[in-house]
Amino acid sequence: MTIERPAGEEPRGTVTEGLEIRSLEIPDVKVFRAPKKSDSRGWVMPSYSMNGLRAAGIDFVPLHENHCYSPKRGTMRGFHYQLPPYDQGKLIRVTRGRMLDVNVDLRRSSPTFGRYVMAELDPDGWNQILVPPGFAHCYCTLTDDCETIFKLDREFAPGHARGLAWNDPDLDIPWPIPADEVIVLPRDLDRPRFSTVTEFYD
Ligand SMILES: Cc1cn([C@H]2C[C@H](O)[C@@H](COP(=O)(O)OP(=O)(O)O[C@H]3O[C@H](C)C(=O)[C@H](O)[C@H]3O)O2)c(=O)[nH]c1=O
Repeated sequence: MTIERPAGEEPRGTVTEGLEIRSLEIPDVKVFRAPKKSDSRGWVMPSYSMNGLRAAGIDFVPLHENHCYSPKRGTMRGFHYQLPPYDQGKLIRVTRGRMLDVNVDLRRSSPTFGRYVMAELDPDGWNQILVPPGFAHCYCTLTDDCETIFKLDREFAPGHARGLAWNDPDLDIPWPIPADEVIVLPRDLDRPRFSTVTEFYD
C-alpha cells in the first residue's frame, strides 16, 4: 500500500511519502520499504519515522537499537523472545549482506498461533520487517559480512528471555543453509521445541 499525500500536507521527507507496506501471511507482521530520496550526491532514506508509521496505522516507538554483525554465512540467531512486560516489537533491517528472517506466532489467542512467516532482507531491497510483540524471532545469514539493525520497543531483559528450537521438526522451517553448515551458539542448540514450550503470550 503506498500512501499518496497532497504536496505540503506533511513536513518534507517523512517516511510516509512513497512508503510501501505489505502484510505477510500473518497480517500483523509487515514488510515495508521506505523511499530513497536521491540527488547528484547519492540518496537519503527516511528509514524510520514514528509519525510516518502512525499515519500508516502502525504504532511503533523504539526504546533502543542494536547493530549486529555476523562475519559468516549460515549464522543462526534465535529463536528468541522475551516474556511480558518485556515483550518486544522489533523493526529489523539489513545494511550489509542478506538474511532470512523468520517469526513464529506465540500468541495463544491468534488464529495463526504456531504458524510462521518468512522474509528475506537485504540492502538492495532496503526492505524492513516490523514484528509486533508476541513472536519468537530468528534469522539466518545468507552471505558473509551480514549486518542487521534492530529497533526494539522494550528493553533487553535477559531474565525474561526465552527461546525456541530453530530446527524444530514440527515447524519444519525451510532454512536455505544445510543444518551441518549452520553456525549457532550451544545455547541455541538446546532450545525447546514448540510442542514442549509452556510460556506463550496472552
Ligand atoms: C539482544 C541484545 C543483546 N545484548 C548483548 C547480550 C550478549 O552479550 C550479546 C549477544 O546477545 P544475544 O546472544 O541475545 O544476541 P543474538 O543471539 O543475536 O540474539 C538477538 O538476535 C535475535 C535474532 C533476537 O531476536 C533478539 O533480538 C536477540 O536476542 O549482546 C545486549 O546488550 N542488548 C540486547 O538488546
